[in-house]
Amino acid sequence: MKKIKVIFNPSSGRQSMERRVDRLCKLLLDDGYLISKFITQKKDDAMIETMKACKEDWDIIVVSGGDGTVNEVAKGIANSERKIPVAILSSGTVNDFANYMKIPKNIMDFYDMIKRENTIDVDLGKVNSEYFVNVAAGGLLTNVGYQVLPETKMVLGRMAYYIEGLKEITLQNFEPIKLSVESEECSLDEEVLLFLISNSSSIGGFKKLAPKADVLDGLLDIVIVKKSGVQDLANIFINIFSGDHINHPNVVYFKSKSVRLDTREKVSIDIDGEYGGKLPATFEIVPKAFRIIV
Ligand SMILES: Nc1ncnc2c1ncn2[C@@H]1O[C@H](COP(=O)(O)OP(=O)(O)OP(=O)(O)O)[C@@H](O)[C@H]1O
Repeated sequence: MKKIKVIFNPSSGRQSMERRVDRLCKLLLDDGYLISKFITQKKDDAMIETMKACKEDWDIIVVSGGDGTVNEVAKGIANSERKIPVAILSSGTVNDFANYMKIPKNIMDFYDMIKRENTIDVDLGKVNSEYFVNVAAGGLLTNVGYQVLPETKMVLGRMAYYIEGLKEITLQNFEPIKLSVESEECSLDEEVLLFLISNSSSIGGFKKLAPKADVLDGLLDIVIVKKSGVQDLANIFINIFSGDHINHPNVVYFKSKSVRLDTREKVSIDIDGEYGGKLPATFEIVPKAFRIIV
């Protein structure tokens, strides 16, 4: 009999999610799986429960939450010796990672996916002791994730992010950061507006922000937007939807296994949409660290 630990964040995304989780649990129970449902209450609960499940004899983790909850589960797996495969039932506002991986949202399709037990090992990004499934970022636009009010998220869903993003562009007076970038492939000292160190290509609901990113390539994709005027910035922003922004002269784009970012200024890092400490920091790829069911 297979044992599945279901980790559910009730605060992620839309509230009808618990019914969907319970429907999935019933399907799996009827099929002879042993199920235990764990409901998170606060930050780090999902990570701690994941580490416990890795120590015990659970066969699969199903995580229902947004990117922040998936991040905690990935971090729990990365900090454990035994790597349990994880199935991601997305229920957040944006769900970049689950969308990028094309994981089914429909409960019957999701149940079929679990039964097939087809797994792949994807890379994780690492910065200091933190891990990221999608992206670590800083500068303009990166406050968006944790600044959207929960009420706004509930009503507007994904649109809330775009609206906040545009608000940020108009509110900020584009204060650039004096940043030093050190890696094997690229070194520069520049005034920059935004940096993204990405594992997957989908960030903040923008599917092609790091258009060549691949969670299987053992590399991080680095996107840096240099200091720009409003005109250039508008041009870059419009082209984000097609991925053509990387060809703009004010955008630096490269791949690397590791990159060091240094600055004298106080710059926060956003990790998968949550606050993740400050620069300076070294960002690295951890190849094939996260086994997911697809
Ligand atoms: N019961 C709870 N009530 C409130 N917050 C919680 C609870 N359980 C966990 N959390 C917090 O929720 C965070 C993760 O939220 P998550 O990102 O999964 O949802 P979301 O913000 O709706 O999704 P997305 O990031 O895709 O928009 C965790 O880091 C933790 O701090």
